[in-house]
Amino acid sequence: MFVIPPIPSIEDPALTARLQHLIDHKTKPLGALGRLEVLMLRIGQILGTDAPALHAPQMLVCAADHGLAARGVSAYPSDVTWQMVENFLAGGAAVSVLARQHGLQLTVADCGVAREIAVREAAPGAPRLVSCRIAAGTQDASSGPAMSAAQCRQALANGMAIVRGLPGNVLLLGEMGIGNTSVASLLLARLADVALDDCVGAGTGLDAAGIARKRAVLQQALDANAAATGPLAALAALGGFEVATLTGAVLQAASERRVIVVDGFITSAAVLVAARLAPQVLERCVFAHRSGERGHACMLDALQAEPLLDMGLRLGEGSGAALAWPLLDSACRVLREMASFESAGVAGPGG
Ligand SMILES: O=C(O)c1ccc[n+]([C@@H]2O[C@H](COP(=O)([O-])O)[C@@H](O)[C@H]2O)c1
Ligand SMILES: Cc1cc2nc[nH]c2cc1C
Repeated sequence: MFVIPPIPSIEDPALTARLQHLIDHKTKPLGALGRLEVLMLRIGQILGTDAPALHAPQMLVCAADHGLAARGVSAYPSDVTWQMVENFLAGGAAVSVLARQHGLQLTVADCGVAREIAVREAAPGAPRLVSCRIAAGTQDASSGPAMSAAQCRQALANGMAIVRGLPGNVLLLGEMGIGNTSVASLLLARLADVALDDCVGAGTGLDAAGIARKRAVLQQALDANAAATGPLAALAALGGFEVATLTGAVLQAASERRVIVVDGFITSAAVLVAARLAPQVLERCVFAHRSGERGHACMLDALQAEPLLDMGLRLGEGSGAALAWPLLDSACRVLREMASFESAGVAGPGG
């Protein structure tokens, strides 16, 4: 059953001072590694060490379908969800390529894809499928709750269980689900009190008329679920099975002191829900990029997050998280391996 796990704060003034001292005494002008220095400090704080090393990085891609998709809120049909899951597993999707390139173990979770995906044997290191289906897609949120409270709790518990079974100390988040930019927009509007107009965008590629129709459907969803104001109620009423599973994964990863690498608009929505349940999770998140999807900039503001990259990505899948991964790896290596002025015999500031 779902219970919010205890999440330790990263607060440790002695460690923070030690990390800052190490960073400031590396052989470089003070602050010259810019935001990489911020990342070095944060990863050290999350892992609780002044010699951080990331090991066995896990890419978790949660997939599900959405009743709302039947209302024409996406440029693509729901069938693309299961077809892309097959593509992830076959190694041909963007996230498959990037995970392979960077040695990220790819786990794809069927959290409620409309067409059941067959679980099959995977060679060691190859993408693997975990089946934690709640149902064959959610209900249409424009006419009532997307899922029941029990389904929502089960999806949260599933996300926690998946992470408990994964090795390593860093979790990268990804997702797949036709219609799920609508879910993210609804959660942003409800939980961060952002005007719906600022939350709704093109998703997979709607034109202006399509976006206007999507906005009208999403307003109906907010009206049909007006009483769902708390984070768990909003997640059940407006959410998706993949978003709820990711929310559980975030809570569990934070409780285990893992570094959490957040991808785009939809994974950020899962973090938003998790942060409303347990604000300390944000200390353990690194935001990979600012998505090109309208709404993500507001989402990042609501989370007070500064992402690493801004490349106009709007794919999802965890592709942005995978692209940002080398920066995290570099931050750790620089902290561990770069010489200090003293060790290298280089003159410090002022001689
Ligand atoms: O992560 C993002 O920022 C992002 C922005 C736009 C689209 N997506 C992906 O596109 C799908 C959702 O788009 P849509 O138009 O069907 O709501 C879903 O599979 C997401 O992975 C993802
Ligand atoms: C082809 C395609 C690939 C995706 N990957 C994530 N969301 C997606 C949506 C579409 C439509």
